Amino acid sequence: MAYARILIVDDETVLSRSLQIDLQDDGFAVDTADSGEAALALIETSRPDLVLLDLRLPGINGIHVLEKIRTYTENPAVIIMTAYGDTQTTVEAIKCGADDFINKPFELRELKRLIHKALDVQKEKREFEYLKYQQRRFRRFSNLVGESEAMQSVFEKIELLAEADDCNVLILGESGTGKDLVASAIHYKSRRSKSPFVEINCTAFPESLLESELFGYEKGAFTDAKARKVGLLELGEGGSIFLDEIGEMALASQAKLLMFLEKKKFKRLGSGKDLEVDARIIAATNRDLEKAMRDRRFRQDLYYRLNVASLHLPPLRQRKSDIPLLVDYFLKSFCEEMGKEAMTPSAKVMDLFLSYPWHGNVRELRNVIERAVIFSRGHVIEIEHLPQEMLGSTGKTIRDFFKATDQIDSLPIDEVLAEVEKELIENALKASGGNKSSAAENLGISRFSLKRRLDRLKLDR
Ligand SMILES: Nc1ncnc2c1ncn2[C@@H]1O[C@H](COP(=O)(O)OP(=O)(O)OP(=O)(O)O)[C@@H](O)[C@H]1O
Repeated sequence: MAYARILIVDDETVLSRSLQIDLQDDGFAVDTADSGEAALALIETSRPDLVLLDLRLPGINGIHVLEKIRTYTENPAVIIMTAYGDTQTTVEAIKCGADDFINKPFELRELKRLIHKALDVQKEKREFEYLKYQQRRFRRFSNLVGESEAMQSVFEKIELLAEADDCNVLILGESGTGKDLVASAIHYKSRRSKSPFVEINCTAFPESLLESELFGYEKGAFTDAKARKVGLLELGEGGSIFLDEIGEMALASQAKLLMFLEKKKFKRLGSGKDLEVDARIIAATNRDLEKAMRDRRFRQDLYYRLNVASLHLPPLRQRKSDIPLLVDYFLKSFCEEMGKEAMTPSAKVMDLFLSYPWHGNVRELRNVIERAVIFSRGHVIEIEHLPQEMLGSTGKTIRDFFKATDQIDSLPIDEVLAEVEKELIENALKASGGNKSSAAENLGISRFSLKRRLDRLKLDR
């Protein structure tokens, strides 16, 4: 554990001082205390990762110190330093939750070995705690709202996939359609719900780092591998691993993942030993994987492995009947969160919501509502509480533009069509984060055709 802090509790000050110097030389931050009282006061302030505790102390004895430590939320590892023949007290200390013990006088090398071992275990425990915290967070937010036929069929599929909790799942859908939420719903409705739901965004790490995050590594596997690292796959034992944006995973990592899917076994980097993990893979992507396969950016065999059970989340513009319910849901939650009184959208706002193309899907709707709740003082969300981009440069959407037939009548048709084409292309590019292939795909045209239109409309700057 990098920069670990150690507290030495011993009334033999010569011993603790020399230990302190030795451990500091190894890069640890080290404090000392010569009594139980001093130790407890220091633990509150310096929050050590590990305590080296002598049992025979003046005042409060070691066992009492240990009992007190175990009541703290920041729970450091504890190694007992004990005199030969103190077996009874040592057993008592282990029962009280000491992680290890060493008999005095000891070899420094042996003590250091125990320290590293205890710190490794401590680190793993903290990682599990973090996962549990994430799990609680997810459960709180795993509310999926929708009443359209499309969403009813998604809910049905979630139930079925939760039951079939050994098969891997592939969730497809544009960005912001709720793939994260669906993945966590599948996990929490399944038999695996008491075990971790581990989320990894494949774009969050460079290629080599993603592998070490997923599979872990042994000490010395590469230059920076100073200590063993348990991979996220192992942390997900019994639970589900959510691989978000799997379409972006490098080919080498895809090969390793495929091996894991086939054998349920993998090796930590730098280790020859197979590790077995029972974890279900739930993968998601907003990419067209079939196209990625044709472009040789995604392995066919991995696709077929994952695609056994797939679920497609339709874009919000294809399930507009969900919009009123979602608006109501987000308005309620943001008003509550910000301590504001209940709000409703004006009729004009709701009309606009129903006609707007929502290329950023539910995420965009959620953000628009959050902003409107912040900016509105009254009980009604009005057009002026919405972002300018939603209204278009003329303050109107394309649909409004078409509705105003008198305006269209007075304009040359090419100009009107170019305006519409421009807006659709700009929206698609915005939704795809500037990615032309994916924008072209969403517009139902080839990349080449998009390029030609960008040139013609002078949009490609
Ligand atoms: N059906 C829904 N009901 C309630 N909230 C939803 C729904 N769908 C999406 N959301 C909300 O929209 C936001 C985006 O959802 P999520 O992150 O699950 O989308 P995603 O498809 O995984 O996006 P990306 O591909 O960008 O990762 C989140 O805040 C989520 O809570």
